Amino acid sequence: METLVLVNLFHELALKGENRPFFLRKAKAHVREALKGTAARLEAEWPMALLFRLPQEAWPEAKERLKDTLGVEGFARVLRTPPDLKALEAALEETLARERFGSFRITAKRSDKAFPLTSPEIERLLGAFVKEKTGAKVQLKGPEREFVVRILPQAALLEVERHPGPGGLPPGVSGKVVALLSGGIDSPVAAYRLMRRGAEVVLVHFHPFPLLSGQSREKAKAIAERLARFQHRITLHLVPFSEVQRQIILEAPKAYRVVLYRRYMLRIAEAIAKEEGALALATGDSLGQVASQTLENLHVVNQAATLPVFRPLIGFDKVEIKAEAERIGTYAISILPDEECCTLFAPKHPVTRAQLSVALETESRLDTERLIALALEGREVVRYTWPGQKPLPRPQEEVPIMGHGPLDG
Ligand SMILES: Nc1ncnc2c1ncn2[C@@H]1O[C@H](COP(=O)(O)OP(=O)(O)OP(=O)(O)O)[C@@H](O)[C@H]1O
Repeated sequence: METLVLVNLFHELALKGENRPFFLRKAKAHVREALKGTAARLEAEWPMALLFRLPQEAWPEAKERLKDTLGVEGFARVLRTPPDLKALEAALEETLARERFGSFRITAKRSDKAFPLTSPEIERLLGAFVKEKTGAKVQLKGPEREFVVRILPQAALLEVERHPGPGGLPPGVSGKVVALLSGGIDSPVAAYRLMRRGAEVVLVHFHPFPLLSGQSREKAKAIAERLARFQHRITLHLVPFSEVQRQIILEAPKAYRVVLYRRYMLRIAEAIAKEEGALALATGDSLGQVASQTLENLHVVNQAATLPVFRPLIGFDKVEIKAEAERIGTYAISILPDEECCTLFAPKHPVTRAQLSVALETESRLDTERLIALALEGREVVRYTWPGQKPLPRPQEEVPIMGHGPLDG
């Protein structure tokens, strides 16, 4: 048995003016790649949608993947019938046998303007049919069940199981950004937010090994592997930070340690950004969340970078960030215990109104260039690709390809 899956692209992709073909091509390639190994075959294609055919047993896996595929507005398992009402009623009846609901609506979308009935007429007729078969009431706003019917030139599609996608833009259409990845909850969400806007994200993690254990490196790797799901290929730079910390601990006023750590992190990340051809940096800061994230401290930290520093979570609170981390699957990894470089040597009373002059005066006693070079030399670079699963079996029989007519949203 086979399943047909209709994938609708994110509405914003339709608004890209002259770049529209480029954005759509990228989004479609990303969807196709996400389904690699599920034996999915492209059956038909429209400007804003793709129709795939896949073996029924591959549907649960395909569903999980499409839920995480950037650029996808939503997707549905669909039944294909000839484009007439009787055939649609038969398909509906088959679906109704497996369902119970108290209210419903039919939404008809007609891209074949030659079809003899208008969308409201189709909705009324099919609505009456479902009402008679189930006794459920029609409810246009907030029904328990919505049936979407699409009338195409040579076929009709009935959506039987619809799921939202993450929306967003496909990876790489907005250029490259280097994101600073700690072992915490926030920075993976910040990286994801940028991916969702089409940035190709390169990750950089600073670890205290060999001064402390390598736990934070393992966490960063696990998070990177999870984030690869959204971007399909991701690079993680694991940078030794203990020598920088040692020098800062020796030279800086205690209260300034964390601000100075952050300034060096930005400098090293910026050197990596130059290598990678990235035009911005990103962190998981949220204004006022902890002492190092006061406006004054962020200001002093920022002065160490020449590239723009994006902070996509600046206006988010912890509850919102945690919810998103759970949704993207990084939360469970982030809460594992580790020995994070900054917390262990952090002072009890960090400065909350840092002054740039103090930071600069301390740094004048440090060999910044050497520290950066040392960190870069000692780094390990890991790459993850996704999906990496073993291919699922291919379907046996061939089904003819549908016509390529327009498909209206
Ligand atoms: N060891 C590290 N490696 C890379 N980036 C780091 C590291 N520590 C902190 N950062 C960056 O600095 C930001 C602020 O870190 P901080 O620990 O102050 O805040 P946080 O709110 O706990 O963030 P997170 O939950 O991401 O750790 C992080 O979001 C991250 O982008």
